[in-house]
Amino acid sequence: MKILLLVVGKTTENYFAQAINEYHCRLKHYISFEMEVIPELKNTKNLTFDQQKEKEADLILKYLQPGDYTVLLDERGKDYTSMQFADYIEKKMHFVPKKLIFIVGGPYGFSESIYKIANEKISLSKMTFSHQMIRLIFIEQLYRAMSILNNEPYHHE
Ligand SMILES: C[S@@+](CC[C@H](N)C(=O)[O-])C[C@H]1O[C@@H](n2cnc3c(N)ncnc32)[C@H](O)[C@@H]1O
Repeated sequence: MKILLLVVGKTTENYFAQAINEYHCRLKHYISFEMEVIPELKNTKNLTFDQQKEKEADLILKYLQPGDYTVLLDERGKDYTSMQFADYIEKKMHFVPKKLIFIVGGPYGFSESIYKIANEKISLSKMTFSHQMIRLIFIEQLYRAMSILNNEPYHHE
């Protein structure tokens, strides 16, 4: 199984990009993982938030193939402890044949059309993070999950 993190807009802050890169490199040791960046929308001044979300949805849908298992990162999704998330990833490894895709929404979240097609929603906290910051939090949790599954001394419980 491959894991893809789909995000809207390039990581603009260098300190996030560096940390994301660090965990990305560490993850390669354990699993096939990629982060794909959907280019940010241009000329959005005259668009409502809903119109922007719909346009982002059209771009997101282009990355999805039949058979992919899609999980939205969403503050209103199901929450897990790090141990439970490790267990979740292990189960998905047995159950998802090709690609497990986690999707981060744009600055205004997801459109209804994306909620409709997603298989599930996961929350990384009840609080809301920026669409730039959540990618780092997710990738660190994925690395933590892989270290738990491989009995590495990274997570202490
Ligand atoms: C700034 S938030 C969007 C906030 C809000 N839902 C809205 O509609 O304006 C941008 C994206 O970051 C991700 N995100 C932010 N906080 C999160 C959390 N606690 N758990 C999971 N994903 C989160 C989600 O993918 C969200 O769509």
